[in-house]
Amino acid sequence: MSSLKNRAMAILEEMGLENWVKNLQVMGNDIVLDIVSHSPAMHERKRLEQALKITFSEQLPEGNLKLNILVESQEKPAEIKGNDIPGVKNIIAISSGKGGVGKSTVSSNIAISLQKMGFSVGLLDADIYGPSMPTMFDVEGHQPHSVQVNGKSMMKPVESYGIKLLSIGFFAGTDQAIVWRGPMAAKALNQMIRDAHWGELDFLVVDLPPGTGDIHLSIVQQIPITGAVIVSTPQNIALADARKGVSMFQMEAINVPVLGIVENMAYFTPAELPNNKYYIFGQNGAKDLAEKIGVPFLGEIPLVQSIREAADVGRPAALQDNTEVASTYMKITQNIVQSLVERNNTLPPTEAVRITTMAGCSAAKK
Ligand SMILES: Nc1ncnc2c1ncn2[C@@H]1O[C@H](COP(=O)(O)OP(=O)(O)OP(=O)(O)O)[C@@H](O)[C@H]1O
Repeated sequence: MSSLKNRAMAILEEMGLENWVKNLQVMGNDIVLDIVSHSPAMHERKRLEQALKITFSEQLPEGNLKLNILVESQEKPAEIKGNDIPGVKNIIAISSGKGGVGKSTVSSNIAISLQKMGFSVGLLDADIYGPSMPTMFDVEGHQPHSVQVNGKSMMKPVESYGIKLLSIGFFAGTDQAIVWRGPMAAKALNQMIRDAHWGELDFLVVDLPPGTGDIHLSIVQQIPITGAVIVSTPQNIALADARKGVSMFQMEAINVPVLGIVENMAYFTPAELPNNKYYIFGQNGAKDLAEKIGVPFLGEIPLVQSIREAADVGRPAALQDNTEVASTYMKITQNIVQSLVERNNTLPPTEAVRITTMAGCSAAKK
């Protein structure tokens, strides 16, 4: 190191700035110094510049200081995300801004479609306002048993149609209005996630409560979500809330990839007029929103009586074989998997290939 450089460094050390130096070069008499300002405020940068110029001209008058003050990029707020759940590979959260748009129906049918593709699937009903999975999976009144795992007592999810299920409804009753505050709900959910013996799961589908308030934030922060799906009807009032839902996941402190938007109740076709489509809640609303805000459009589900009936009798419509409804859910689920693989940059390439192959999607672009 040239002596000029040594002396320059000694000055910086004396000033307590050595850790902020990004680059120090001496060329002839030129001392090139790139230094980071700890504050982006202009007056702070000016103060640092002045202090350096005065000190260098006094202590190193033969040197010609060429100063470049860098502003440290604002530190991102720390992402608040729960720890991984051992054995659970991917967690897909299904959310809607507005209530009653069919989020739980979509969740149950996506879980079934994933299972039909050959994946091992769990479904967590986190809808604290109206847990509907016990009804939709015909397991009302069931209670998870306790199992011993490595000397610890854990909840064993209830199984129905090959899906492992846990619902707040198993503990509080489905007909009971549950008015929980955020921290309480988040704590109960956390227990259902952490104290449950889910075993090995390719996918855990989480049916979130509708909305984007504090309660949702605390829930979303508890669960290490891989990607989020937003369900909306094409109606303006639902779309405005769906947009808020997308923004919630894209917040810096949450930062969960939005896998896309599903349009539910897109249109109605009466059985006696199979070629007619009636756009009861408006046309293409969710599709247009997806395009506008740059998130994938995952597909549309029409308003079909058998979907409602299937949900009510506890046998999700996607379980039917060779029906248009089942293939609609299958196509949407494939699009979700494809989007997940494309957006999840922490997914190892082998896993990306495995899940796209199993889902029957086109090859993973990884
Ligand atoms: N595509 C569809 N065709 C016909 N009925 C549907 C469809 N999707 C959902 N439904 C029915 O609409 C009602 C509301 O659906 P669901 O409970 O899934 O909505 P949600 O958004 O989860 O509601 P919540 O706000 O209570 O969580 C249910 O009766 C359901 O069976």
